[in-house]
Amino acid sequence: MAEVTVQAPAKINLHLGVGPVRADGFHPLATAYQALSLYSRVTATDADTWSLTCSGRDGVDVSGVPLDESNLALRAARLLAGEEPRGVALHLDKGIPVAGGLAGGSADAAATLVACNELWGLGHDRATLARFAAELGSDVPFALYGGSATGHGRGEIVEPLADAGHYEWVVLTFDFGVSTPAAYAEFDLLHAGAEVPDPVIPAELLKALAEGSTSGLAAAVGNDLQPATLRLRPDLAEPLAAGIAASALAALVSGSGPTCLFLAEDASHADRVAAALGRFGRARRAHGPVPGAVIC
Ligand SMILES: C[C@@](CO)(OP(=O)(O)O)[C@H](O)COP(=O)(O)OP(=O)(O)OC[C@H]1O[C@@H](n2ccc(N)nc2=O)[C@H](O)[C@@H]1O
Ligand SMILES: Nc1ncnc2c1ncn2[C@@H]1O[C@H](COP(=O)(O)OP(=O)(O)O)[C@@H](O)[C@H]1O
Repeated sequence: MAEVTVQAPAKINLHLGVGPVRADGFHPLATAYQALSLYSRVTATDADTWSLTCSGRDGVDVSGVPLDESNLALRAARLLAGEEPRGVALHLDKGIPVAGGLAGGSADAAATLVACNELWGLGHDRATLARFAAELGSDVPFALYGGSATGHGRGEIVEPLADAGHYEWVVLTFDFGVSTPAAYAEFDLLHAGAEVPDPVIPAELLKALAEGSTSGLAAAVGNDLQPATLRLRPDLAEPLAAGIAASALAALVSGSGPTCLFLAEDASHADRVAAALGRFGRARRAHGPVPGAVIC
């Protein structure tokens, strides 16, 4: 096969429980992930050398995406190639806002693993690809699986979750990013000298997903990193409050932020909430859960 295109979804953390920093600098997580209908598409084309290009669609600004060897997609392809003398031309078409706490780089990496596995006829199964994914970043494995899932360890230990629901979200993005390490460092500062309990996923959240209950989910979402992100970006408090004032069922920061998430009853309710938020940034509608990385 000379060319393979794979799409991988954005992730949100329905609940992000964060524990005390480990000796390796990572934080133990107990999180419930959900894949949303914003996608990165990666096209891998047979080539003798290595190259990378990138575009954005649906208003995604890709000027902050590195095109050198630090790019997670290129790193994913090189990791999969190992010592073999291979090459590939990668094109990333990003529909996931960059540096927003939506794991767009992780989606690029997961899509690249699936695309190169196919292009090169390697025949790795998903569990093997997930081991490569975990080497690339804590939330890369989830982008392979998609759906709704738990994440433990530093986020890389992923178990699919029963989810009977279909949820409509408003995803509010901004023209600034928040660095993930900076948000975790702020979390450490906020908890300096205090005992940080081991993180757990609330039982109510798992019950709400199993029942497909939107109101149950609204009552159970949460993000232990949110106070840290709000210290870095106090201006996020206003759109979060505005979403609730505009009747969103729940409002929270996505992962390390700055993207804010608003849960709606249905698509038309989501449209109304989105209309009230447009003055703060770009409000997109998305739904979840959706599948992980798939060949297009
Ligand atoms: C916060 C979360 C929540 O899902 O997502 P984003 O908001 O970035 O999308 C993730 O934990 C982000 O995962 P990811 O972006 O893959 O992080 P990595 O590349 O593995 O790590 C980047 C840095 O984040 C910090 N880090 C990451 C994961 C973790 N469990 N503890 C940490 O302290 C470390 O400082 C690490 O050096
Ligand atoms: N494919 C990629 N490879 C490497 N870095 C990327 C890639 N896409 C985005 N980035 C960079 O990684 C950082 C995190 O971006 P991203 O993964 O989109 O968000 P987040 O970690 O907040 O969920 C940003 O600095 C961004 O420029």
